Amino acid sequence: MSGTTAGPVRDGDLAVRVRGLRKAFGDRTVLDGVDLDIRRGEFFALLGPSGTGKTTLLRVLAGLERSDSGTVLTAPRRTTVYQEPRLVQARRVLANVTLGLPRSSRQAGRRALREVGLAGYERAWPATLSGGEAQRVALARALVRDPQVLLLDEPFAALDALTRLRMQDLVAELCARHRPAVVLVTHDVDEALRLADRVAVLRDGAFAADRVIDLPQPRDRDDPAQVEHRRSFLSHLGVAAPAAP
Ligand SMILES: Nc1ncnc2c1ncn2[C@@H]1O[C@H](COP(=O)(O)OP(=O)(O)OP(=O)(O)O)[C@@H](O)[C@H]1O
Repeated sequence: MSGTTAGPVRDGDLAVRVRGLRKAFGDRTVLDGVDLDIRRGEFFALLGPSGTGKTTLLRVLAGLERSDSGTVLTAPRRTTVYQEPRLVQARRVLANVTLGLPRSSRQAGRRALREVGLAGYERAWPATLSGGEAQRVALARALVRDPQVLLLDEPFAALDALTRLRMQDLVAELCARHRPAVVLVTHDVDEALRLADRVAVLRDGAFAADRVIDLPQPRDRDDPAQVEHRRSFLSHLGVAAPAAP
C-alpha cells in the first residue's frame, strides 16, 4: 500500500515540499526517506556520485516518476531541461519553442528566443544549430512556459568548456530575472557553487550535505569561503580537493 501523495504545495513561500520520499527499483532502494523544501525563487543545486538517484529525484519532482511512499508537493508549472536539447527536427526553431502551446504564444516565443540570444533564428531548422544554440532553444522552450519550478538535468554537460561557462552565465541571468525555483543536477562542484543559493549532496539515498551558499553574485572562485565550500563538497563526494599550490 503506497502512502504517496502528490499535489500542489500549499505553503506560499515554497515551490517544493518533499517528505519521506522513498523510491526503489526492484530490490535497489535509490531514495530512502528524502526530505526537501525549496523556496520560491531559490536556486538549488544537487550533487552526488553517479547512480545515486539525482535524476530519479528530478523525475519524481517533474511528475514523470511515481514515488513508492512519501509526500511530494510542488508548484504546478514545472519544466525540465535535459542534457540533450530534445528538439523536434521536423519543426523550425520557433515551432519547437512553442510546441504544444496555442498560436497566440508565438510572440512570447520570439521574446524567449531574444532572451537566450537567438533573435533571428525563428525559422532555422534544428539540424543547422550548434550544440550550444540548440541548448539555448531548449532554454527558450522552458522560459516561454513561465515555470515556477525549473528542473535542470545536467543541462551543460554535453557542451564544450567555453560554451558551458557562457550558458551558466545565461542561466544565472535568466533565473535572476524570472526567479523560478531551480533544481540543477550537476556533477560539477564549481558549476553548483557558481550558480546556486544552496547546494546539497545526495548519497546513499539521502542528503549527506545541504548548505546555503551565502556569497554574493557574481561568485569569485578564489574567495576563501568558496574554496572551503569546494573542498568540503568534494570530500562529501569522496574526492580529495587538489592541494593548494
Ligand atoms: N527505470 C529504471 N529502472 C530500473 N532502474 C533504474 C531506473 N531508473 C533509474 N534506475 C537506477 O536507479 C539508480 C539511480 O539512477 P539515477 O539516474 O537517478 O542516478 P543519477 O544520480 O542521476 O546518476 P548519474 O549521475 O549517473 O546520472 C541507478 O542505479 C539506476 O540504474
